[in-house]
Amino acid sequence: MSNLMMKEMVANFKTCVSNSLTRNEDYEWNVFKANNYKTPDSDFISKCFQFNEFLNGIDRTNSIGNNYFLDHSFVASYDKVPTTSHKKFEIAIIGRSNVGKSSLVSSIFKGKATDVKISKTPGRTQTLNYFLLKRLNLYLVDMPGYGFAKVPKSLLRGWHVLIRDYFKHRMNYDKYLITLWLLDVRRIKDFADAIAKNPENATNPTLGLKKSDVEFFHYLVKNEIPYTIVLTKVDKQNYNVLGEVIKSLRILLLRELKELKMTKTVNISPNIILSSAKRGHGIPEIRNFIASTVTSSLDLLEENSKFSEISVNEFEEGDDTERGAIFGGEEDEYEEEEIEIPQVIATPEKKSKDKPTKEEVSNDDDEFETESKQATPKSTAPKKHIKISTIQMGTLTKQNKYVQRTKHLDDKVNRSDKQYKSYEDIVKYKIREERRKSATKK
Ligand SMILES: Nc1nc2c(ncn2[C@@H]2O[C@H](COP(=O)(O)OP(=O)(O)OP(=O)(O)O)[C@@H](O)[C@H]2O)c(=O)[nH]1
Ligand SMILES: [Mg+2]
Repeated sequence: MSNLMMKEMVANFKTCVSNSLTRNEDYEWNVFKANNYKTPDSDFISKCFQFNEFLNGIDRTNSIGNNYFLDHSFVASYDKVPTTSHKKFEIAIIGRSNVGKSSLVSSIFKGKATDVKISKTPGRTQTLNYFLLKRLNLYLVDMPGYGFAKVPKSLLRGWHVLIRDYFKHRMNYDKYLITLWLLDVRRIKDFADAIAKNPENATNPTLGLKKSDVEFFHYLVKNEIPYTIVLTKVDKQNYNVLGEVIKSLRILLLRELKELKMTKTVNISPNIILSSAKRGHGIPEIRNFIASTVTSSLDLLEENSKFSEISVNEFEEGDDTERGAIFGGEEDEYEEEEIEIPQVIATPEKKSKDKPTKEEVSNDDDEFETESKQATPKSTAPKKHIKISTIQMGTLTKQNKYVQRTKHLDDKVNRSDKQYKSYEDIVKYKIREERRKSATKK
């Protein structure tokens, strides 16, 4: 079989192959570990998976994205936008105060993120906090929130200017900017409930997003800033409602776009990722999303290496004429709690073992023995690890090994005939299966 034909086969059957596999064991195991071996609500997790994958096509099986997040370091806090002489990617984490920005940042990082400050009082993050992710050579920026915060109005206004200046400045480098716009899932759920009560509520402008969110959304759209929506705190919802939540969110966005009477082509169907910093839902997907966006722009990354680090002394003053408008907002009606951020790990740390030993387990949680016996399905334990290139691919079952190999082929790393053969085998198998299916249909 020629290489070209093989490539086509890969393209045609990749989706087919991967769709037919059970793909959440790796993740579930890690959440399980991250929860100190307490049983996670696996139904909920798999529902989040389905949504995240369906909505964004993000591959959550492999741990490539996760492995890029091993090393982070705090760079600096800025109360004015630094004029960047670098051309690194920046991931801007933005949303209302208290929406869970810092918590998300903290859970995206692997390893203890003691330098990220989280609080149930809105207004905790007051500066642009830059973190460097060394392996991806990018900055993650935890921003102050807009909307309501328990601080003097003048301070809040200062943040709004800071946020606006940030985007204004970064837009010059828009191909290096990834904006994660965070929304509290409860807000969208409330809107979904209102629509369920009376469908006419869908067009009621007093229902839906808070004024500050609407204004920020308009700001994103008017300035053509690409964004990905991250719904936070999904642990606060029953998973049964998530489908309605996504639908209602789309209704909300369309409604606002109609309001804006945009003539330009705008993205009405942004990625929407469901997440919970408390439970670790959606975190591998966010990591994969960031990693794949950044690594697919290798030419940009190479260019990056020519630029120096951020200089702390260089600031750009904002344009005073644009400082009038701020993102206004009312107080949130939701109660917050202090959460423990689990470390969402993709690759089990004990690489040579299939299961944690008794000692490891009892160090973490005394209840493990009984809980795990009752509630951990056999399949959640990692069975085998293989090493591909320099990337530890994590837990592999017999089946999803093929997916990893497909990935391997796509990445054109260390191809060997043996792996080719295996992949060819599965492609052939799939063709046979398809034929068999269509024959039985007839
Ligand atoms: N249940 C739950 N609570 C969360 C989650 N993420 C954050 N919180 C809580 O929400 C509150 C606000 O979290 P932060 O991460 O400080 O929010 P922020 O958006 O950074 O807030 P500011 O810095 O004030 O703008 C805290 O009490 C967190 O414990 C989550 O996924 N689930
Ligand atoms: Mg914060």
